[in-house]
Amino acid sequence: MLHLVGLGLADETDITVRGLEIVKRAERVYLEAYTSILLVDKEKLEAFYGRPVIEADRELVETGSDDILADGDKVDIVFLVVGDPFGATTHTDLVLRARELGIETKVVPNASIMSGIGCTGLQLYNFGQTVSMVFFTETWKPSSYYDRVRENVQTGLHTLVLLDIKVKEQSLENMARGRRIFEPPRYMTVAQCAAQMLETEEERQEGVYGPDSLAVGAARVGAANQQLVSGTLKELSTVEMGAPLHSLVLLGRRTHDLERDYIREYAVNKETFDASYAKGYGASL
Ligand SMILES: C[S@@+](CC[C@H](N)C(=O)[O-])C[C@H]1O[C@@H](n2cnc3c(N)ncnc32)[C@H](O)[C@@H]1O
Repeated sequence: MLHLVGLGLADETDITVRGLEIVKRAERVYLEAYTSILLVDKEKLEAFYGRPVIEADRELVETGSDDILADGDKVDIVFLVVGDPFGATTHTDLVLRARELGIETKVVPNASIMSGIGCTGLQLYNFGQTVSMVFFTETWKPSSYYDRVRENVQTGLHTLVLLDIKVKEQSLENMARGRRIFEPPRYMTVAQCAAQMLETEEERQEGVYGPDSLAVGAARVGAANQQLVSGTLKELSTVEMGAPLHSLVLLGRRTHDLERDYIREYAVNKETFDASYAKGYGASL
């Protein structure tokens, strides 16, 4: 059987009791290591589980899934996913492949960034579509996320922006020369995301949001050193929030008073927060 087990958001102890029992008795345990990261090393997981864990990069999952699923009709295989197995990145392709091979599948859910973001004080009911922000390059600045942000803004809803993670990336030169040398991993910060959002607005000039629009930065959600910061996009574009992972929420205009009070507590600057808020946010909109 293939078990997709969610690991939650912070460290090795966030796995559920049910998930841990399955991990302990499974034949092989894989850790999905390219769409999110746990805030602790793989070695810590292995020590806590008392058994080895095989890291599964994108290549292995997308092109070598038959290796992962080998003998899955006879033995238990675990595929660990940081967060929830179906939160943001779904692993439906692996489940479908297992079904094709006649392998039964089960899922052990856990907290996802899609639910953990409630720690900001923003109500999950008031979120619209989630979007992803990728690292811009000199020549590639994709802005398809902007159209979905517009739809959320038009209905007054918050937008959760998930930020790019680059692991096992190769430089063009190394790729051209067929060298398997990887760049150090990169994780987008709240500041980089806010700056790129403003760059897109400059480019598109459609007034979906602007430098005075309010947003919330969330770093290391669920961990002991979780950090939350609210402020204008301009303020957040220079904020320093430390180690990964980071997410950003663009505040919807139809904000409840309780949401306002909660996020104002951790504003970079309460005066600029109040001034921006007064310009166009509130429950009556
Ligand atoms: C593909 S999504 C996460 C999918 C994961 N399966 C889940 O359910 O949470 C990865 C992105 O979510 C955000 N994220 C995940 N965990 C986070 C955390 N603990 N704190 C802040 N952001 C986080 C980051 O923007 C990260 O790049």
